[in-house]
Amino acid sequence: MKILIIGTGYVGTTTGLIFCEMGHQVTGLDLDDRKIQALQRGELYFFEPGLEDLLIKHVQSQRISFTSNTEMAIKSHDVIFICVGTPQDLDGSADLLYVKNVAEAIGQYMNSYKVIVTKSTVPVGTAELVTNWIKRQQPVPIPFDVVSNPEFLREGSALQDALRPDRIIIGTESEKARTIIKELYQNFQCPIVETNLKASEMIKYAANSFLAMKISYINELARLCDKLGINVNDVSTGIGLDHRIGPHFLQAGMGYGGSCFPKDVSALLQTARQHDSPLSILEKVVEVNKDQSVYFIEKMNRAIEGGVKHKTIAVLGLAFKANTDDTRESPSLQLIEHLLQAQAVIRTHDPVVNMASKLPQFSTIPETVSDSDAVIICTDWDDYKTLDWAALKPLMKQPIVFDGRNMLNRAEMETLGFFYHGIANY
Ligand SMILES: NC(=O)C1=CN([C@@H]2O[C@H](COP(=O)(O)OP(=O)(O)OC[C@H]3O[C@@H](n4cnc5c(N)ncnc54)[C@H](O)[C@@H]3O)[C@@H](O)[C@H]2O)C=CC1
Ligand SMILES: O=C(O)[C@H]1O[C@H](OP(=O)(O)OP(=O)(O)OC[C@H]2O[C@@H](n3ccc(=O)[nH]c3=O)[C@H](O)[C@@H]2O)[C@H](O)[C@@H](O)[C@@H]1O
Repeated sequence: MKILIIGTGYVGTTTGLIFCEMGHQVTGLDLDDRKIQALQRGELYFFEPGLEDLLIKHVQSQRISFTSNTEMAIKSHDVIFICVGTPQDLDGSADLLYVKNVAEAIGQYMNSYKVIVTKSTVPVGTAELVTNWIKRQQPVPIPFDVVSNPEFLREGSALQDALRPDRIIIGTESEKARTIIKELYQNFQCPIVETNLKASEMIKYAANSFLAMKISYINELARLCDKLGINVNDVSTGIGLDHRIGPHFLQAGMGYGGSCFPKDVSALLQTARQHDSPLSILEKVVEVNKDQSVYFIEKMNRAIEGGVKHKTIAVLGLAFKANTDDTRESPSLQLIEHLLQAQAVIRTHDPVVNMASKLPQFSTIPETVSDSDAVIICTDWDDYKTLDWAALKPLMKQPIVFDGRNMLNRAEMETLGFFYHGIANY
């Protein structure tokens, strides 16, 4: 089947390449010509492990091609996946401008029956809006169907997540469109949940919000464990082995970040408010997440004599988590903001992200930690698990390490003479 993917970001590019793997012919459309040219050369313009190899393979075999010609692309494909961004609007809801632009372009240029699939994360009721936006632009009525097919991949493991999803959600009111989309996914080995449009749209927000809730729960519990001298990692293991709870998303840390959890929780809360049906648990999830960096700064102020003011702090990690170059809503950047407000001096490092134009950034870890009063690990990059701390210690002004990801072994660090502060990591 010939598939058009509109929006070639993390989701669009991954989705397109996965469909190539399943034997389909794919075109990627984006407004950004530089992205299109790079992808057409087989160059991934963002960092995502394993994806570039697949891109090269399918560009060479001509199973995938890229274009910025919207009209041609829409006219020549019958199945269209919308994968554009849905960032947070000023009031906390999802900004649907990019989705609206795409829907209007589809309405304007479509010349035959199309199945329009929304893969972008969009609030309940968006399918209806998309339908109206398309209809309003059609010069003459041409039939089409809308499907909601949310994406659950994670950055950093996008390929594996998209190749082997836990489930596929297909929400539509049209049996014809359902059959077409089910056929696209026929080689996937996972349950397919068939729903109507609104339930499908809700499933995506409910899933992300539930995972965010797990993280805020363990983070708040970690604060209590810290006071009681309990290792929160043991608690995560102990409760996670209960299959009703599950081991995932119970890693205490600096709070969740990224381009999705913060904006999606916020958008669901907006939907709840609009319908006068508050989600009070989620309100708390957001509050706990915001407080986590404050809790961390307070920890630092207590542990460093005289507090962080005028102290040099080496920050290891800028990405919102390991294996991505994405810094959107990164807990690391939030912490840096707090530190700068408190007049600390910052030195930063990240193996992939380059922010040297905005922050003092060093390419090696020894350079970064030199003359620092404390080091703080903010991103769970593997590189930071295996550092030679014995060699780094003489470079530092004070041997103080804050471990925002509970990656290090307290006993080993203390044996080396460090003052170690994790998140209830005993
Ligand atoms: N990043 C992630 O891990 C995941 C994201 N999502 C959702 O998927 C959607 C896309 O997310 P990302 O891939 O991260 O976004 P992104 O921001 O990386 O990419 C979006 C792309 O759409 C393009 N675009 C915007 N308007 C366009 C138009 N009119 N025509 C053609 N191209 C256009 C942009 O140039 C950009 O390249 C969002 O709704 C997000 O919430 C869902 C699951 C995972
Ligand atoms: O809708 C989306 O865009 C995606 O959002 C998340 O994926 P992602 O944001 O890429 O990354 P996660 O691995 O979920 O991590 C999100 C944040 O939570 C933090 N986290 C995660 C797990 C954990 O146990 N503790 C914890 O603090 C991470 O460090 C990171 O800051 C979801 O996991 C995906 O299923 C979803 O498709």
